[in-house]
Amino acid sequence: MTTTPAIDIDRLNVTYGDFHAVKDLSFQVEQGELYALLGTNGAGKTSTLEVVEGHRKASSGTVRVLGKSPGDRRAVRRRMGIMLQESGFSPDLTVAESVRLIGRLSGRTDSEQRVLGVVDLTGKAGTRVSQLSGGEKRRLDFATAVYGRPELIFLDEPTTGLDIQSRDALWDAVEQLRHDGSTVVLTTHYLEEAQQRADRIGLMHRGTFRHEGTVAELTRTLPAAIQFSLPPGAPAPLVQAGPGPDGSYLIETFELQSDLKQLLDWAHAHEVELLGLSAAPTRLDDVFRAIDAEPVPAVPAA
Ligand SMILES: Nc1ncnc2c1ncn2[C@@H]1O[C@H](COP(=O)(O)OP(=O)(O)OP(=O)(O)O)[C@@H](O)[C@H]1O
Repeated sequence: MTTTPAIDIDRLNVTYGDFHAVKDLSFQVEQGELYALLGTNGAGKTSTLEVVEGHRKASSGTVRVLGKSPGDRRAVRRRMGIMLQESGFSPDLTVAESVRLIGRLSGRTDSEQRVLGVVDLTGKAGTRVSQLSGGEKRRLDFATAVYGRPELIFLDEPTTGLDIQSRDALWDAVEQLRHDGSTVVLTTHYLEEAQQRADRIGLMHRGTFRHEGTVAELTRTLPAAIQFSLPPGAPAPLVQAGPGPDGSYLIETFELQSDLKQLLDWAHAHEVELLGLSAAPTRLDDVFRAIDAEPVPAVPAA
């Protein structure tokens, strides 16, 4: 039996005047997934998510959210929890009043005490929003995603400004929501969080996907690196590259484990100490840097 995807996007285009911000973008987020929509600045993530969340009309293309049109607000709004970069709660409201407001606006039901507990603001229930610290405000923003355990949750830069304890607590709460069946769409510039948490990643650049897949699939697009130096008088190792200007060797490889073993076997057989040896698997940061290094396409002459 096939299930309806939580999000189904087919050839989405978003234009602002004659600027093409999102270009023929197609992807699906399956129910229960944690999908990270990542990208360079100005890639079109926000524009895409605004359409999915029902805040913006697509210029063309088809978008289905929980099997419905995102414009069908009555059908989908109640089922989505959206944590924006800033929720804009009124500074004069207390934390408890703000949480009640989330309930009224979302149409979902929940226990105020439970939500305050999950976002660790029980002790601040009577405090005005204007008197919260930056991290506490962010935790209150998170209440919009937690309240009523929505089926589909959008987290936009959720951990910005949070200390390590609050970040861990937020991710524990997200895991609990996923355990209860929620689908999560994450945007973040903290790549290590996406690397750690996401089932799949869509990596946008200039309005379209450069890569889509699991972390392993994305990092497999680039070689891993082994680096070392040799003591004076050591024999030349059996590697493709010679020493660089600083005398160290760099091996770029798609076969990290077997090439590392070969190098260690060689060093052992020749009783050579590999100085400053490091073997680093490819990280998402490297995939991002490779995209940013791409040349800017030439603009055709008018
Ligand atoms: N209302 C608008 N009018 C004109 N151009 C816009 C508008 N909103 C966004 N853009 C442009 O569209 C492009 C995509 O913007 P968008 O905010 O979707 O990118 P993003 O991937 O979310 O970027 P960031 O990571 O920097 O937040 C950018 O070049 C931006 O300047």
